[in-house]
Amino acid sequence: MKPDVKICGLSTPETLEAALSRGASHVGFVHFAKSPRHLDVEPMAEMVRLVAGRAETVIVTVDPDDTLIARFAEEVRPDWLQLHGKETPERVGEIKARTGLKVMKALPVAEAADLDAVAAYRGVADRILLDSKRPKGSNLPGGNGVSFDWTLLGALDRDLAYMLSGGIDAGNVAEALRVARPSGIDVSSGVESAPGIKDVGRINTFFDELDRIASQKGSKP
Ligand SMILES: O=C(O)c1ccccc1N[C@@H]1O[C@H](COP(=O)(O)O)[C@@H](O)[C@H]1O
Repeated sequence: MKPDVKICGLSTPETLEAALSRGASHVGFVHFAKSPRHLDVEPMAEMVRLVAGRAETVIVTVDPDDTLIARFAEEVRPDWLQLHGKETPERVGEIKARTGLKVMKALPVAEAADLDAVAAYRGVADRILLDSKRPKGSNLPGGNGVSFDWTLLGALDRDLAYMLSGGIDAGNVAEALRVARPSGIDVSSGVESAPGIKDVGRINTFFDELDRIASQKGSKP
């Protein structure tokens, strides 16, 4: 089945349009002050308006308080909140109940034991996103452009429909899909020319590679 493709950390109408025109299923906007991709609530609402239903919209946020989640729900009205902090399963359930929005919970993975956390969030979060752990020295919990050992994911229940992120780009997406078999992939740094600067050329190259992978699959008997 064709994987979902989320292009995350978009901040300009031009790059948003590139992602949408190439068929991104999800587009993401980051609200985290330390991020080079940070968007405040109002510009984020404008980006969501520009999407106009052509893809699912996702706000990426880190340990948001109730005031912030209310602003997201009322002023931005995305389809999803992506929680990239230390939100517990209880907090995920509470945020879902308060906003009525779908929630994608990001879990950091570096070793097999990190996958134990999946069980607690499965059935609470609408989707689980498996991402790399924050590298030493980084002040970002995501968007660091580093990948992890995807072979670890072979231990997951094959029925778990998760998104994979962390350092995916046009050069390794075929390998990511082959090894990890996620139901969706999430890309940010891999389509940038510099941290926080999305690049239309790289977005196109990434989707060209996905088209190439799909055509190879289609040609197999
Ligand atoms: O992109 C950010 O700056 C960011 C900040 C805070 C939390 C998450 C963030 N990004 C998310 O991290 C993953 C992986 O990104 P990458 O492809 O390795 O750059 C993705 O979901 C981003 O949206």
